[in-house]
Amino acid sequence: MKILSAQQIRAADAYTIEHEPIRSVLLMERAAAECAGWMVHTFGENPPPFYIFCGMGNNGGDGLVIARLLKEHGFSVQAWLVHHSDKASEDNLANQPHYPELQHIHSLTDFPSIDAEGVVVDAIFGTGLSRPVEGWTAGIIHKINDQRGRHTIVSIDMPSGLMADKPAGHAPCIHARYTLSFQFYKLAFMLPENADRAGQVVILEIGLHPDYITQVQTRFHVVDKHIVRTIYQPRDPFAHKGTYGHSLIIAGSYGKMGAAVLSARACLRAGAGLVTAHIPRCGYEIMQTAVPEAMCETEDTQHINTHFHETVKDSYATIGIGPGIGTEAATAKALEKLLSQYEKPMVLDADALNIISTYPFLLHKIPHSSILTPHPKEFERLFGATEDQFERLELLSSKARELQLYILLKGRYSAMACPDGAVYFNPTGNPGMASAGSGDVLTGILTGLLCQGYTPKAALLLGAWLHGLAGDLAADDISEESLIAEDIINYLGQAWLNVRNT
Ligand SMILES: NC(=O)C1=CN([C@@H]2O[C@H](COP(=O)(O)OP(=O)(O)OC[C@H]3O[C@@H](n4cnc5c(N)ncnc54)[C@H](O)[C@@H]3O)[C@@H](O)[C@H]2O)[C@@H](O)CC1
Ligand SMILES: [K+]
Repeated sequence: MKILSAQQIRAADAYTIEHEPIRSVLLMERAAAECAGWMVHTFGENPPPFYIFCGMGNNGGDGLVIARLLKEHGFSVQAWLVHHSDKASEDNLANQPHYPELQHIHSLTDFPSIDAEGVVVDAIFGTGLSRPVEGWTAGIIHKINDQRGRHTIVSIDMPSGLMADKPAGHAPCIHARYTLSFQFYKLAFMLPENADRAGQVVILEIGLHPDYITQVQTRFHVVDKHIVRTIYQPRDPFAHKGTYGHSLIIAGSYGKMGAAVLSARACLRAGAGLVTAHIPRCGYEIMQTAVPEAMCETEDTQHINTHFHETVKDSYATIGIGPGIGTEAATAKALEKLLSQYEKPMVLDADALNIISTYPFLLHKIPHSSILTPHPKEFERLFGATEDQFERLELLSSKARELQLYILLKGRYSAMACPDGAVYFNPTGNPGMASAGSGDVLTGILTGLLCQGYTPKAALLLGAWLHGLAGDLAADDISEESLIAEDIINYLGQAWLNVRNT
């Protein structure tokens, strides 16, 4: 799914109005009807009172229509117009007479006391917000936020105060429980700094014109079922274990053999034909017992220090390196040697990235189209700190282009930057996965997908999706709290079935 900028969203609205064709006031009616429908579905059993705050633009217009529709549905509704500017938009103005009980807020002192516990609908600003909210309107936003302990806050299209594709910093902003966003995710929702502002994002289809959506060019995308289904390749009925490649997992050190076990097992469960685990001697029995399907190569020491042989380049379809290897000087030398021998796309994670941040010249030795999977701290060590998360996204994208690598920056919505400048966000996954070893599992999955012939881009998008989905399926069964990395592997099979049957 494409992520459109605020300007492209306006163009999509205008294109729809002209080519469907539909009057803009009716497009507003359609968008608001989707919101009201969601509210009836979500709160309809025993509906609480609704308090709807409308701005002067079209977001406020949506709020006015929602107020009318919920009232017609028999809900208890009160609505206020927040006069943050002198002029209302045309469609806002057109809807005001249809809601005669509308109350007015001209200053902070007009803020009403809302007694009974209910739902606060925030329809003050949407994608039209062009600068941070100031003055008494900012005060209204703070007052609404003060209610969030007692009321459920639902934002329409955007939490008011957030700008679709600009940093909001510490500007006043609604902290919503739900954001009902029209047709597209907004870039701002993808950034961790806004996670507690947008809350749970629900995308509502409002029938914007498909021709516009098909032809519009965007750099940012959210991975969805359609993308994943297009990537998925069914197995060949005549396959043998050689068909799906042989991968090398280089992982583990004394005290960190779990990382190697998790990566090797995930690599197998992702579908690799053969897996060899290259590990220190101390992990031999552990690996052979925990993952009997994997072959083992061992080091004599308690960490990786082999000077990989030339043959490595012909022996393996791909390599995953990093989990638990530590950052010993000898391990760094081994990595350098490996990077100068191996020429195909590979996966680098964890300590492999930490070594590279100590020896940055190694960045330029990584085979093109390889996949790097840093978490935010590793990313900062590799590429430096940034002022805000929009700037970090730009840095991520420019590094992927410059180095011709795929870089996955881990987060709630992991950002995956491609060598052509595109950035994809992965929506699957949950906070239960923020625990030891889940990154090692991701390394194994990505290596397993590369190994069986998926292109690096396909492996990245599908791998991140499967990893998060397996975590979601596991959390549904055993809770986010008790989820451990091994569960992600155990539910990978169900995630595969889900992708196949979509
Ligand atoms: N255009 C369309 O056809 C549709 C638009 N829709 C709604 O329209 C919204 C966009 O509407 P608008 O473009 O009218 O913009 P908004 O309603 O988001 O807000 C713009 C209003 O706020 C003012 N404003 C901007 N920044 C401000 C600031 N910092 N402080 C005080 N005032 C400020 C503007 O002058 C204008 O009055 C979407 O988010 C969505 O909710 C939906 O109804 C779907 C259809
Ligand atoms: K809003």
